[in-house]
Amino acid sequence: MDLGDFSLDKFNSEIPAKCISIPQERIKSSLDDLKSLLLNLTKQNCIIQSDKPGFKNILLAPDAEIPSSYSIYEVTEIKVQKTYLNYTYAEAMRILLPENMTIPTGFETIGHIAHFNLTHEQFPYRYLVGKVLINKTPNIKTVVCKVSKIDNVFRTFKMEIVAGNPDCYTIVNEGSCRFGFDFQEVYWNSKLSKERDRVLASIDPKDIICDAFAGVGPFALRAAKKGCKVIANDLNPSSYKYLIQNSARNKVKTHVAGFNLDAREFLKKFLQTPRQVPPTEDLSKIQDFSYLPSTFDHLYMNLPMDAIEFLDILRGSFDRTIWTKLPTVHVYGFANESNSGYILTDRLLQIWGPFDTSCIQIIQVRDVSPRKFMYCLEFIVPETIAFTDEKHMRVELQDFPIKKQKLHEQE
Ligand SMILES: C[S@@+](CC[C@H](N)C(=O)[O-])C[C@H]1O[C@@H](n2cnc3c(N)ncnc32)[C@H](O)[C@@H]1O
Repeated sequence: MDLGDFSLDKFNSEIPAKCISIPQERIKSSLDDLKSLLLNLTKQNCIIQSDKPGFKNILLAPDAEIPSSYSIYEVTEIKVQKTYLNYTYAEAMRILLPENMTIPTGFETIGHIAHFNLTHEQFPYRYLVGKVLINKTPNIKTVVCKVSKIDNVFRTFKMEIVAGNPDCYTIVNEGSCRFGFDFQEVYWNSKLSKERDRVLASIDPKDIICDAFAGVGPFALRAAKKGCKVIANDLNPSSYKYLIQNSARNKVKTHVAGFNLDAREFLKKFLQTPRQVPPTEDLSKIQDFSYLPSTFDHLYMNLPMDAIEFLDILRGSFDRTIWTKLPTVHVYGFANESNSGYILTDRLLQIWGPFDTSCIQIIQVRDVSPRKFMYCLEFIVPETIAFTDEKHMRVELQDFPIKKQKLHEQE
């Protein structure tokens, strides 16, 4: 086993143990009964062969107090060879890393890939971390480390493959869908799956969904799987490619129209293009906005960095004769403190001008870091904003100087 500069010798030791001989058919229940007394090895390694036919040995800690119900079985004191194979990932790392260093354990799993975000102090040990994790975790085949912050429009980051198979094309299960994508090319965050569950629970299978920042489709395609018709868009050509592939993979192709546009252009075209009647049934065939359904029920906008900035496009863009029911918006944003989602509402007031903000529900989704929180603002587009023919309510955008607040730091 290759551990780079580190020798496996340091893992080899002889440790004392009690060895109890148990009939083979009782091994499983005995392992449960004696769980707290087992020798400090993996459970599997605590069972060894016995010379006695029909028996197996269970290894217990040298000071184990064997319960009286087990006094009928033979117990001997032995020495056991402990090797690298008997160590867990954390135990092995404790031996390999400097004494005071925190063992990197908080990795994210994306299919067969483990993604570490190591501290400056841990970073020089990344190859070692990767090799040991692959040795010890059967489903992990590739280990990557983040080497730059998320600093581009596609919300991807530079990563180094530190161990294992260099192929970063992976498959992730979420809900009843499977998503395939190259983790180096697109955004993916499994930590948002619960949030997607929450929003999906609020939508009806008959609803039409518009996902303006769809990525490879975790929300859009799960909605399609529920029976919804979905219009999904992403600016990243790779995300768009996997979105289309994944709609076929999940057998929801006819329910999904995909676009590869800037969200502003996408929303503008959706809202302004006159429609052919009737709209095309098989959405996968649609490349022209004029064949799309003319309204949607939910607008999902998961680009917390600045999705709110795209909402100006909604102001005065709805045709009253078409939109008999205005859509619910689910828009994400970051703020610097806990319970500070109202900052995002303030920003919307700057963008739209005065409107009754009591329609907005603010949900704190998760803490991204100690000083960065993700929020979801949910509301039905107010009539006074949607329809510009409400002249008495209408306030020109330029009347409200837009001052873009620094709502968050870079990830
Ligand atoms: C935070 S990710 C969310 C993706 C997806 N909803 C998910 O949860 O996995 C934001 C997505 O918005 C896309 N994006 C960024 N700027 C965009 C823009 N101006 N128009 C459309 N999509 C954009 C990125 O490529 C990325 O896939």
